[in-house]
Amino acid sequence: MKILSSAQLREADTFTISHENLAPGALMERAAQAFTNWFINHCGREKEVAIFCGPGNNGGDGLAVARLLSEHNYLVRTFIPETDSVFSEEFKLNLKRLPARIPVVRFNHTAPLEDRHLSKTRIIDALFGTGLNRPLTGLYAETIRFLNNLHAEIISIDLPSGLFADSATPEDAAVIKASQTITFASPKLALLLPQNQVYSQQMHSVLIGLNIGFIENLRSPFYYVDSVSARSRWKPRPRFGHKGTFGHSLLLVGSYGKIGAAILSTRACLRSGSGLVSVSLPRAGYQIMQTAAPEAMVLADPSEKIITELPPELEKYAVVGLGPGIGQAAETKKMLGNLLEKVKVPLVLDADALNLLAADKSLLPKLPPETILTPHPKEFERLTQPFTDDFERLKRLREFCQQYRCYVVLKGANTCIGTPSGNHFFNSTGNPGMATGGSGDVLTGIITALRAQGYPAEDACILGVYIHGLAGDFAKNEKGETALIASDIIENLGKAFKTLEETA
Ligand SMILES: NC(=O)C1=CN([C@@H]2O[C@H](COP(=O)(O)OP(=O)(O)OC[C@H]3O[C@@H](n4cnc5c(N)ncnc54)[C@H](OP(=O)(O)O)[C@@H]3O)[C@@H](O)[C@H]2O)[C@@H](O)CC1
Ligand SMILES: [K+]
Repeated sequence: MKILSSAQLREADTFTISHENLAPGALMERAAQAFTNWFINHCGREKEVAIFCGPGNNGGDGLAVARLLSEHNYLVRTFIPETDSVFSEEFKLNLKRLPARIPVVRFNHTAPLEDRHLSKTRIIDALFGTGLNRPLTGLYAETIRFLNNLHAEIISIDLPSGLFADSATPEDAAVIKASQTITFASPKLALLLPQNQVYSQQMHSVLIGLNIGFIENLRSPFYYVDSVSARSRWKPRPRFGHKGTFGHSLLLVGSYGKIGAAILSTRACLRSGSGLVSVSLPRAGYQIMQTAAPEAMVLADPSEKIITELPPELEKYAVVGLGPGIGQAAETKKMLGNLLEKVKVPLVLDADALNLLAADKSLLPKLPPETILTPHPKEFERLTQPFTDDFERLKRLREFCQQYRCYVVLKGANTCIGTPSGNHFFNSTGNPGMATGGSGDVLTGIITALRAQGYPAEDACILGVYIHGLAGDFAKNEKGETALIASDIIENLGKAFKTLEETA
């Protein structure tokens, strides 16, 4: 799904209205209906609903939602800050349509908002959406601070008010802290960036019937990977396939004390469909690996504790995955340099392989084209340089991928995949329970396996990250977020792949 900017969404709104010859307010009605449907499915009637409406079309949505929720027997009140703002036409239209039974509370500096019951209500934030064009001040900023201080449940329409959709919001700006944002037509870029998580704990995107053909022709470097886009990249296994068809992965993983990382990536690679898996690891891990992953073939490095050498016949493998648990010893770095000189097959680099690259950036230009790197934000910062905000980080990601013709899987909530073409793909699956040791090792195993099966680098990254998150979500259903460990993700890979297989 394409991620559109505020300006593009406005264009799509305008086109849809004129192309479908929609009556004034008709598109807003669809948006309000989509929000209301979500609300009815998720929020009971036990609490009163207080809807705060700003002067523009976001406020218009709020008024339409008030009417629709009231029709569904919710107890609703609306609140309108009185300033010198000019109300939009559709705001006025929906104010006129508001049934008399719904109270309208107008407030300003002389008649301030002093409602003690508000903290017990469910608040819908319809103050500002994609039309915000400067930080909020005065009564609007005060209202937002007042609402945040209530610590009530806040559900934002389209965007948390005060948050800029496509650029960095100043740190001290007044922005609603929503528990949920129901966003229209396309997830907004700002909602996918870690720095804004404090403003919206969760985001849900709903369709409002904008013209599909028009959106297809809009250009955007940002995409959101939902179940539909993940499935479109999925390839069923051919009926007459054999283990040679699905590729032979080589993993260079582990060091003394970190053989666990090697086991996790190996088991994930096996569970993700690689036809054969060979693992090269320090001698200390040989027996452990044979026992923990009997399906894998094991090659022992001459060194007891670290990886020092490349196994022979690199060309017989479909892909090489390197990094989990390898440490940063000088001999291991030498092996990495050797690998970059010799390897002719796709590479997946993670963890200490990335730290070794960061410590000697002269290795970066030697990365074979289409190498996949899977850093977490700190590792990526070491590979590039510190960033002031997430928008700058996205810019760096694009530049890095283009400069080194590589794919970077920047891990985190809504993991972002950068590609040499300049596109970015944000993932939709996963949960905070997955922020646990070994989770990244599992991802390396999955992506390596997909590469072994012939998936192009872009598909391997996108599907790998999606499947990893989906398995993590299944694991969360079983274990909850707190107790979730990386092995639980591996245990649920079967279920995650099955979901794709059955619905593709
Ligand atoms: N278009 C459609 O058909 C559909 C649109 N939809 C909905 O509309 C939303 C976008 O609506 P919108 O464009 O009216 O923008 P919105 O966010 O309500 O604010 C604009 C108002 O705020 C003002 N303003 C801006 N910044 C300000 C500030 N810092 N401090 C004070 N004022 C400020 C600005 O006036 P200005 O002062 O700049 O002249 C203007 O009055 C979108 O998020 C979605 O919810 C859906 O219903 C689908 C159909
Ligand atoms: K809003």
